[in-house]
Amino acid sequence: MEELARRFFPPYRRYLIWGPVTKCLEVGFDLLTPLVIAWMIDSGVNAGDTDVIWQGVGLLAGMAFLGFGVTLICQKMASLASQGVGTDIRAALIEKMGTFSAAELDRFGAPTLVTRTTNDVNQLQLAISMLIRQLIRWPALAVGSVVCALAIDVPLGLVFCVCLPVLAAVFYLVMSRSVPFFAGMQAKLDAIGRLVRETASGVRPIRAFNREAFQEARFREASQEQADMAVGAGRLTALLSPATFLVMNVGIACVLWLGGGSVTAGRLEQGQVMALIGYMNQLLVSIAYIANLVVIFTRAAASAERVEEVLACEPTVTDAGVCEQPTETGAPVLEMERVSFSFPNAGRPALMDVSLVLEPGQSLGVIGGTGSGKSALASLVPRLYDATEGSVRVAGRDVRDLPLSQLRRLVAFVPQRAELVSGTVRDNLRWRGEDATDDELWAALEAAQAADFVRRLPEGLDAPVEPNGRNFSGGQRQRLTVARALVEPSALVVLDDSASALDYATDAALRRALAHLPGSPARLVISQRISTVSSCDQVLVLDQGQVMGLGTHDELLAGCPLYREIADSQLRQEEAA
Ligand SMILES: Nc1ncnc2c1ncn2[C@@H]1O[C@H](COP(=O)(O)OP(=O)(O)OP(=O)(O)O)[C@@H](O)[C@H]1O
Repeated sequence: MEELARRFFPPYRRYLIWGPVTKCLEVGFDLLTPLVIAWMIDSGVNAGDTDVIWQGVGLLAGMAFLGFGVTLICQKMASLASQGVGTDIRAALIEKMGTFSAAELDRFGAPTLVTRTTNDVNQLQLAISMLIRQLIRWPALAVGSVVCALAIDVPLGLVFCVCLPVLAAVFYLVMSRSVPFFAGMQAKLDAIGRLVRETASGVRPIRAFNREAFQEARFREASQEQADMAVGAGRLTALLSPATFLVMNVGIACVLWLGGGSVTAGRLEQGQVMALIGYMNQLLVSIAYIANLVVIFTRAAASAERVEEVLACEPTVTDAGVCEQPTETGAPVLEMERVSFSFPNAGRPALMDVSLVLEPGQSLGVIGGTGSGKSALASLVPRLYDATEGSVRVAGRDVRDLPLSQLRRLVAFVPQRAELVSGTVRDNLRWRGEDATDDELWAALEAAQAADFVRRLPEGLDAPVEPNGRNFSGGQRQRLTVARALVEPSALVVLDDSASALDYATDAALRRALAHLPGSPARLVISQRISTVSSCDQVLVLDQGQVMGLGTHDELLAGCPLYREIADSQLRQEEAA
């Protein structure tokens, strides 16, 4: 919490100071009210002096009016500070997430990042607003009530002095036991978010496999766990209200009993006893609000911890800076030397001791069964992850020594999952080159075999793309993501199974186009199809993260049993088809 305050409060310091100050004025008016009423009763009503009554009415109206004014000012300051800090925290979270490598994204997971950016920041905004509007008001009103009661009559004021610590003890007991529930509730919300996301994005397979009941049961279980936590916390905090009212009502009874005796003895006026009852009520209301504040701040503390965890997370892939590094002309475009890699928290390595060399303009196919490490290998090139051991070099430089912006210009990467963002086709294509002309976009679409279907769209390049590109077929999405990578020239194009949804003829046309790209970039082509990799200058065969063969198609057919096995089985499938 302190870390967030130190970082995000300074621009809003004036609201955070002047807001509570204006609130203090309001508290002053609240504390004066019972005294004015006591004066009106004792010196006006009981003495039959109507002037005093009218003066009292005027005073009360004036204080109410001024109180209204300062409340409005304080409210405005609270809104400006809480919304401002919340917006700044969200911007910082988004900026931080932008620096995360795939390892950090794996570690947190998307649903919790969404909950932290939305729900947790909302909790913090509420706490800041309460900090300004209520944190001073209610404790000041509680203490002020005790002081005013003591000023009226010391023995009766002592009843207030007993009530306060008893109430504080009740709060401490209840809140110290409910805090763990609030932290748990946020974690359970993450789990619900994850399930909603899975269900929403996987609605088709869920229906196709009749898994609705299973998904529903999981969702019900997660909701029940969250509800149990909330009920546990609610059960404890629900004790607060009756317990405080019990203490306060005993206090009021004592004031009436002792006060009645004092009035009869002529030591106190009736109006003073009424003022004391008024202060007891103010103390009660203050304590009830303080209880609410404790709940809000406890939740906010749990949220602050979750937000701070994201902001404090240092990305494992660090940028080498902004200064472009000279690359070696004539050096291999890609060189891996004894590379091993393990995903964070994974049991066994995804790649073991992989070495390869890809010369400029050449192509390297990578083939292997599912889970053999092909995507892991591809993701090391643009540094989505860093190799655990060994070195990855692009254009003669270790990838860790190249600024990320330079590396990602040298390497055009097409990930396995064809993901588009909402906007237009043009917006999606311009990721590598913001200023790319229409001619350049159409050239990239032609090479990616996507020009035909984009041309058929009524709006062409301005055709809308819905979130996740859901208004395009899987094959169309794949071709658009390939086109996106081809918009600006690069030294190396990495295609991670980017033709899996294409038919054989389109796949072949894509390969031919890639071989004739302007600038002749090298290609790292990952695929499960022999036909896709067989025409590459070299093919790397992976099995469970290990290199089983590296050579031309013919060399591997002759010398790599696994490659021959894959080739035979695919040939048989084609014949059977
Ligand atoms: N984010 C991750 N965290 C932990 N382990 C992972 C992660 N991604 C993949 N793995 C594991 O690493 C191994 C290699 O995965 P990889 O995705 O590289 O395989 P692949 O050859 O590309 O498979 P496919 O052809 O099915 O895409 C697999 O055993 C997989 O279970």
